[in-house]
Amino acid sequence: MYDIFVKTHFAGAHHLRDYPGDCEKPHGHNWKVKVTVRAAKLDHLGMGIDFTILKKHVKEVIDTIDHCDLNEHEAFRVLNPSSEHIAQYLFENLADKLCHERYFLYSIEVSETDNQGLIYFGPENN
Ligand SMILES: Nc1nc2c(c(=O)[nH]1)N=C([C@H](O)[C@H](O)COP(=O)(O)OP(=O)(O)OP(=O)(O)O)CN2
Ligand SMILES: [Zn+2]
Repeated sequence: MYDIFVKTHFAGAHHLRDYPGDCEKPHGHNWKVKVTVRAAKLDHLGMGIDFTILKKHVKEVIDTIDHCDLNEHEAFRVLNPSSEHIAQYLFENLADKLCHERYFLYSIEVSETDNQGLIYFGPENN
């Protein structure tokens, strides 16, 4: 089993609706993102998934939220743009692109800083 990952980041503004504190006010983060694909086998090159292909898919989805006011993004008009919901959005938009007989999307890690973040493994019945 191979867990193959790429790391990236994006910048954005957000505010957490109904949050009992300062995070209800508009502010920004440079979120860090780690995308992990799990492969059971390798191809003839010895790769589970080529980093180049993985980075291309990740960039396509990250670009949809980079330098945005996340509260204005259609995905977060109702849903609060917490790091958890951002991870969920990324997972939902990457899962099909990263579904292959040799590998599948395993997890998305989203961190606001080096010291706080979360890892999303997809819906419970996945
Ligand atoms: N589980 C989550 N908790 C919090 C989230 C989140 O997405 N998931 N987000 C926030 C806010 O975005 C906030 O920006 C971060 O809060 P906080 O750590 O309190 O920010 P500070 O920079 O003020 O923290 P200090 O470490 O005290 O400087 C909140 N929680
Ligand atoms: Zn925040």
